[in-house]
Amino acid sequence: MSRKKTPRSKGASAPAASAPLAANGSRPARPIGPPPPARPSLGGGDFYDVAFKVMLVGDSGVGKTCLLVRFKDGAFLAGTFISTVGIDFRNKVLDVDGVKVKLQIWDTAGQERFRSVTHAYYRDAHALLLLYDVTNKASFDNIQAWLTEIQEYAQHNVVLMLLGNKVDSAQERVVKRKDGEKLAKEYGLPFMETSAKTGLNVDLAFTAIAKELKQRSMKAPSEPHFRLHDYVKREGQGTSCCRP
Ligand SMILES: Nc1nc2c(ncn2[C@@H]2O[C@H](COP(=O)(O)OP(=O)(O)OP(=O)(O)O)[C@@H](O)[C@H]2O)c(=O)[nH]1
Ligand SMILES: [Mg+2]
Repeated sequence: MSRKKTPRSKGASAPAASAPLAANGSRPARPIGPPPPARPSLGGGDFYDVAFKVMLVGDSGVGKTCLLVRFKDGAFLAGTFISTVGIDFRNKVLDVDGVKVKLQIWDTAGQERFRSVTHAYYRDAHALLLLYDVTNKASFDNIQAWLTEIQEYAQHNVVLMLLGNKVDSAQERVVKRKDGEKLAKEYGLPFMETSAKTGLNVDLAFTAIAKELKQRSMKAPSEPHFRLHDYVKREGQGTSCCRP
């Protein structure tokens, strides 16, 4: 896999959407105004207008791989927990207001021993989904350490969202929704509770990220401003029926 190291951006906009290289090796200019006709990806066979890299991070066992499988395939990986080794990725193309947005989603290993591998990928990420497990207090307590890591290795304007996963496990829940909300507020992050098992808010989390990235890269002047925080608050399904 070839990867291009980019210097930390100083502007307020998102990192530029990655686009296929031209025959002469140069990268086409970032699209402004209406999107060009959809084009095929390199090797993926899927058609898209803009492409972004999204990374899933968080402690081992919080459900990163399951969240990705739920989003990509609509299935749940029940049974034996197979911890991710290193890093893996899956592509999915979403239609966002008529624009084909390709998300290349990197599923990282949460285990400490793979940390140096995943550090190398942060710099290229346009968005990060940071997960904890609502049935595992340590995974919640570690969020601050993850945020420190993100601050160190990711682009300063990376789109970041906090997700409290496994809300279907109401009996085992040890992190209250309001504690997740409080932490998110403290750091100014959009926040949702999810379940890879039932699919609660999974599509929404990725769609929200895709909408934000699309807007940052190709917003037409006439288009209304998309607000990620508001969208997540408005569209997110609460779990008030099941929380302690
Ligand atoms: N009840 C419930 N279990 C889940 C959910 N998501 C994941 N799990 C379970 O939690 C375990 C860990 O899930 P993974 O997705 O493999 O965890 P991970 O974050 O990818 O872990 P690493 O690859 O080690 O970083 C598995 O046994 C899953 O079946 C969920 O939403 N609800
Ligand atoms: Mg995994």
